[in-house]
Amino acid sequence: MSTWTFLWSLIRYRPGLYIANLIGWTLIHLAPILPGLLTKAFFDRLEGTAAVNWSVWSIIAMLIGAAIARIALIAYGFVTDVHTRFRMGMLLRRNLLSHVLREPGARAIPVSPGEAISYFRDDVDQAEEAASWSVDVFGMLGFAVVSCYILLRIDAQMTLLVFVPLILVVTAAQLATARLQKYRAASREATAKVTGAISEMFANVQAIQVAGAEARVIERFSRLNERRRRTMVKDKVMTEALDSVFANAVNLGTGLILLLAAYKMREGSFTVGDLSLFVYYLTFVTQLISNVGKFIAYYKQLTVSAGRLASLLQGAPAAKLIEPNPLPLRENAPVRGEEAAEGAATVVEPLERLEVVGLTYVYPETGRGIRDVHVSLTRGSFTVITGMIGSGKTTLVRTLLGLLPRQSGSILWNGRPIERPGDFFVPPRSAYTAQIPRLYSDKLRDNILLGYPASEERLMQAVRTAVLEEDIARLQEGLDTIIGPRGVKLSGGQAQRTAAARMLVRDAELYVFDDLSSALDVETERKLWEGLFRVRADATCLVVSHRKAALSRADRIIVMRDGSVEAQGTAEQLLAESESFRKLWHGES
Ligand SMILES: Nc1ncnc2c1ncn2[C@@H]1O[C@H](COP(=O)(O)OP(=O)(O)OP(=O)(O)O)[C@@H](O)[C@H]1O
Repeated sequence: MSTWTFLWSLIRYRPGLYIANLIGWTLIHLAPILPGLLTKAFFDRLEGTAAVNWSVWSIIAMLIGAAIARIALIAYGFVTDVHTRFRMGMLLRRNLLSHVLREPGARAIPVSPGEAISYFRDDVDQAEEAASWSVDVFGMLGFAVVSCYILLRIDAQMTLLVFVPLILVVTAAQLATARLQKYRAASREATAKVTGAISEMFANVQAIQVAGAEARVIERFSRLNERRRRTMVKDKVMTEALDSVFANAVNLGTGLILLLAAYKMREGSFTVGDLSLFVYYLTFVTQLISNVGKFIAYYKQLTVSAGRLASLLQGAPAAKLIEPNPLPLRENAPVRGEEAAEGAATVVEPLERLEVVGLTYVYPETGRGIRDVHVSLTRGSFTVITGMIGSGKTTLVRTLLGLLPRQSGSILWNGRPIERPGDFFVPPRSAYTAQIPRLYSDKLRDNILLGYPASEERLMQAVRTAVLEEDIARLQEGLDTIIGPRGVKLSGGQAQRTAAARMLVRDAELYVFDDLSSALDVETERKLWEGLFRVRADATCLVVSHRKAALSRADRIIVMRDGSVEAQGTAEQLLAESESFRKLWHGES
């Protein structure tokens, strides 16, 4: 999509508001013409050469009136500008967010969260800025045409002698801003690297210390800072130089006008009023050139920003970004037909049988993943997925739950195919504990509930089943303990059991645990499975594990190897039939 189409679609999103804004800013830019003419009339009146017969006081009153009118116009312009640009920005953010929320959870954004935030914030701002500046162009050009006409009529020679060199100087300076953009981008990037390094250092103090890597980390940090210093100096020197050209252009222009005017006034062909008009318009003409330049720069930056925003869509058409949609996400989520039936998890058809047929997902980056996997679970069964490291266990679970976009195969819930597993496999149909728990800097209680309206009794039951009760008793504030950023105040096992409690507090037909045992001792894991079966006798469980505590309890074990199912059966059958399984089983002991 071209930058122009992108900008035009943004403009057309709220045409009424845009036109109101356009009218406001055109009038604001045209408004200085009037005080210029009044100032001329004032001095001409004092000199006695005025063409009109207004008194000095009435001219002063008109000047005050013009100033008040311009203030009122500017106030109006800011209101319309804020309304227009924020709506455009919110449309972009809304469409982006809506797309990200509909992407499979494990691949929702193609960049780091920090970068995604900067796209949402800075690139959307850039688009707003370009759209907002587009309204100024008309008013500024209008002012240029009218003021040139007036000045040319007063004194064509002087107009050309003053304004042509001025326009050339300012335009040349403006062209240099292309270089400024380059330096600005480089300095921003260098700053982002320094900030990133600081946040990495703070997050990994322990890892740096145990690896004895302080000196190297500091040396790398110094290098990043040195690069930042160099790019910043270039950026600042360029910015200051250009600013001084713009500031001095007005002074130079005034000097030129004074020199020429003195000569012409002696001849009697130029009045004091003419002089005041030339000086008055000079400032606006200089501003105008630099503002048109600014708009061109914003327009160029918009090309980059639109490209970055489109990259967040991961291949979906860029037109999605500017699709006209009502701004609130919740009320207008596209829920239709089959999607609505699948997505609305209020009426749950009890799980009798879950089938996975020919499921395939291969990571484009590595060519690894799962291929043609067939699995079947029945109500109340306990199925364990096992296999060597990297054999595809997590990928299978994530593709089944719609956290990764399957490339082929189908998933059937009681024989009915599920089109959008990401929307379907949510509580109360299914609940999931990921291999690496995601916790927040909040109370332990809130980390478990995540806003779910469970009773205290239900919460305590989930805590007990997740074998977290004793740990909570040892915490000073119990369930109300704040667990620090990413749950740093908890041990690995506590964090995993907190995630398990988060899952268990929710009603679900299907519970999916991804390698819960990696941070649990054998005894705690045994207690967890026992507790789960005590409170949820008919729960269907799909568990990734290579622990005997899980394997010996399994109704069916699925052995994965290189992304495919190598063998399936009970522990007894597999011990007799599968060499890989025997290795896994004995490997543990
Ligand atoms: N985000 C990713 N991008 C690219 N390749 C990946 C990604 N995640 C996993 N893989 C690859 O896919 C394969 C299967 O990984 P997966 O995490 O499913 O294995 P696993 O059996 O769950 O391993 P583990 O026991 O270590 O958790 C591995 O070879 C891995 O290198």
